[in-house]
Amino acid sequence: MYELTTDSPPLAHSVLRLDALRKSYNLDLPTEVEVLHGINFEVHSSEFAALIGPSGSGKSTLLNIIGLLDQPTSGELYLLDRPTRELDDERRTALRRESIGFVFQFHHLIEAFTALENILMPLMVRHGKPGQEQKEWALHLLESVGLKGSHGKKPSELSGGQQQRVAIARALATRPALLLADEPTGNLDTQTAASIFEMLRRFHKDFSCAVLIVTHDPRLSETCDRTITLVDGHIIKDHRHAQAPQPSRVDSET
Ligand SMILES: Nc1ncnc2c1ncn2[C@@H]1O[C@H](COP(=O)(O)OP(=O)(O)OP(=O)(O)O)[C@@H](O)[C@H]1O
Repeated sequence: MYELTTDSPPLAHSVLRLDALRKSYNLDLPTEVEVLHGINFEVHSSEFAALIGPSGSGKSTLLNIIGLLDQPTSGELYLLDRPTRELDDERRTALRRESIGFVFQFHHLIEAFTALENILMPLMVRHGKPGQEQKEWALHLLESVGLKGSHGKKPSELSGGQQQRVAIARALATRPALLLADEPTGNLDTQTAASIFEMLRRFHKDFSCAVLIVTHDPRLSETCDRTITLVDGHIIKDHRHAQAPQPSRVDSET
């Protein structure tokens, strides 16, 4: 039986490190257009961070690179201290599946699957047909997102907020070290958005996973421990809020 433990959380460690990361697009122009201009930052397991910035500043491009869905043009991305640029497709996919959970603005649940089957999906991709232990884990996650009893419901039978809860449970099914969320509340009303944020924070604590959330909502980003601001492909501000957990002894050695 899987169990969540919150006692004695491990010391914070580096989950993500970006080193001089650049991204250009070749738009059939004589020259490439660079949209990320040398991005450097590090995120530790103890951090619940927001990535903000105006439309077109490069947030989604950056999140796709961090999520190993896209490649930088130059620079390096370290995931759990492992450099990722030289990985072949197979290893890149394996690392993504084992280390990263994604939550998107539109939940991308599979309509033909029940809530439980959607949560089991990432486990099935990795391990094949789910066993009893995995089903119990998925049920536990479903209960943790406040949807006990909804295991047999299809996405269309759930509200927008409930669908997003299922998407969060699915993202956490593999216990990722890093949870990436791209406008996870962009499609929700203010109250539901706040409750989804609270839920993400609770899981951040329970799972000791680093969280990086792209949001346009300043009220929500202010509730994060840290806000990284991207403008025109540059990080112009990287602010740890007063209440934020300070980098641990391990962090300061790196
Ligand atoms: N596949 C692509 N090909 C060419 N240019 C692209 C591509 N994807 C993004 N861009 C450009 O890169 C820049 C950054 O786009 P991106 O979508 O990352 O911004 P964003 O901050 O996420 O915007 P929004 O908040 O509106 O989603 C924009 O100028 C965009 O036009």
